[in-house]
Amino acid sequence: MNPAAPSNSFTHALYRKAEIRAIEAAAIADLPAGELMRAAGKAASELVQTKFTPRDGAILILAGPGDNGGDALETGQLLAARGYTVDIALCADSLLYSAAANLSLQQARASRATFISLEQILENQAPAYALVIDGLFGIGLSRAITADSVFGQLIQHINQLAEKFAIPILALDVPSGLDADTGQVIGPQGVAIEANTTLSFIADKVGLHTAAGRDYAGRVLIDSLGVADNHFPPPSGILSHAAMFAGLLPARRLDSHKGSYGEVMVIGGAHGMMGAAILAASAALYCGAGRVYVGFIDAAPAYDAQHPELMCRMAAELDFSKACVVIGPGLGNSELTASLLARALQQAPYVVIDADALNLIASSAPLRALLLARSQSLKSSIMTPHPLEAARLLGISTAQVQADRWQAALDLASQFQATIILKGAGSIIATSQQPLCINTSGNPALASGGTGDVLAGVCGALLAQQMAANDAARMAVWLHGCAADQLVEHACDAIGLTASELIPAIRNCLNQQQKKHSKPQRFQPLSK
Ligand SMILES: NC(=O)C1=CN([C@@H]2O[C@H](COP(=O)(O)OP(=O)(O)OC[C@H]3O[C@@H](n4cnc5c(N)ncnc54)[C@H](OP(=O)(O)O)[C@@H]3O)[C@@H](O)[C@H]2O)[C@@H](O)CC1
Ligand SMILES: Nc1ncnc2c1ncn2[C@@H]1O[C@H](COP(=O)(O)OP(=O)(O)O)[C@@H](O)[C@H]1O
Ligand SMILES: [K+]
Repeated sequence: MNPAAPSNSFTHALYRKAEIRAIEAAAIADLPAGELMRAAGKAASELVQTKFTPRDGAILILAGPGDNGGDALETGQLLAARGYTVDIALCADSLLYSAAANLSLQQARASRATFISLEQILENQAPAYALVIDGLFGIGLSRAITADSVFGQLIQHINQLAEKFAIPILALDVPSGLDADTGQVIGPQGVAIEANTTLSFIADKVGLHTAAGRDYAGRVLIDSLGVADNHFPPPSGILSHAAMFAGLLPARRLDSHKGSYGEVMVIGGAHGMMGAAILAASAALYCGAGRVYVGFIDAAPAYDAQHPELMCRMAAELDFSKACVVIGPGLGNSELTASLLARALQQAPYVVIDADALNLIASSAPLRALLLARSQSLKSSIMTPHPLEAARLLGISTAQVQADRWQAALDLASQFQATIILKGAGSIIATSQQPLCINTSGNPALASGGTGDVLAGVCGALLAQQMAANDAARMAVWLHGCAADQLVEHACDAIGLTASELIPAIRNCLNQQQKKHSKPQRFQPLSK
């Protein structure tokens, strides 16, 4: 479907349900009754008209028991008025409808739409629908839709039909069954609509972009329903996008040298895991760090044949006092590694804490204290946990982290006073002061060993080039994901991407980004 033109300036803003309710309440006070529902129906019906004509086939509309159902009925009556064949399954006790939803129901009943029963849908195995519109539940879903309930059976049936007959599903506001805050299907036995497109109302929602949210929501379009900008508070989160990174890495001055671009020291690569440190170090090199060392734990190779530029040393020999130290890739867990981490936390002006270094912090109060002391002395720290590492740091289970990734990222940022990258689908970048950021680039091709080491190296390179920690973390995750997207599109497809090939692709993305968004050169060549 074509994207709806963003209708206000909050295109990249993200809100939680409670914030959307507050915006809604403030907006309603200014508007005639039912105006928002009319606007929702108008936006949805116009979106349908950009993609389907009445001749493409019938449209099935699922209308649930709350105002999401009202939005669906409004959409249905507008489409019927424009000549579409519309079947409406009313899955609600209309006596419980709000006044606005009731009005939409009456108009739908008076329109040319046909009301059909749930049994008709469940029994009809091969419907010729061109589109299904999901208006069962929106942000008011308060408990699980279990697989064996009537709604659960309907949702599973629709998902199966859609897959079998390639019928697109347009979800109104939120795919029914998905929690708009967390991006998880509600309840352990819960089910949710698997939409191709979600047209979300008033503002974008956190849960459409992290955890399972992207799988269920498909493409997300936003319509503000005409709510005035002054009703929107500053967002508690934003979606990453290319323009955010414009100018963060200044164009290189002609009069510069390797010392101008910082020093990265990757500490890790214990016996059997040397590759992890080399991946992180190569990534730092390809992202512009002036000098890159690898400090190995057990034994240092003379050099790395593929990247002879890397300076291979024993970790204990390195002076951390002017470097950006990336500690963790292949680090292992021993007294030596704990003492190296303690030294890095005390001495290095910038640290990126990854992998085993995160586990060491999770199990050591003195190391936690050293990390906290860094924020008081204004030293930058980025932590890059995946959900299991995050769980260890917070003393909870991985399932609890994933149940509310947003909250977990916030808790980590406030407990450790560091910039957090909570990795995984829809990586979240959090600090305790600024809006959280959900990354929009990347794909499951990244789910292979070593890609996290690469990300740590990219963070290190950007920090070493003087970028603020929050900017460096956001941009590193963005570039890492863009590189994977470009490789999947142009080179290797979705399966078999390796961490090594990601590294030059990240360099390409970084340079493309710089070319596109950096200021024009001060001296343009003279034209002939
Ligand atoms: N208000 C406005 O101005 C605007 C609202 N808008 C639209 O309204 C949507 C929010 O509407 P909403 O608050 O009525 O909630 P909604 O998501 O339709 O569902 C609530 C109903 O579901 C029921 N229910 C819950 N869980 C259930 C379960 N597991 N199984 C079965 N039933 C369950 C619940 O019952 P209860 O929990 O009360 O027993 C209640 O009846 C929002 O997403 C947007 O689309 C837009 O038009 C913009 C203007
Ligand atoms: N499904 C996915 N979608 C987007 N990014 C993903 C997905 N799976 C993994 N990634 C990214 O790949 C990287 C994996 O890091 P990590 O789990 O630390 O792996 P490793 O320890 O093997 O390097 C992270 O940046 C993560 O966000
Ligand atoms: K819905």
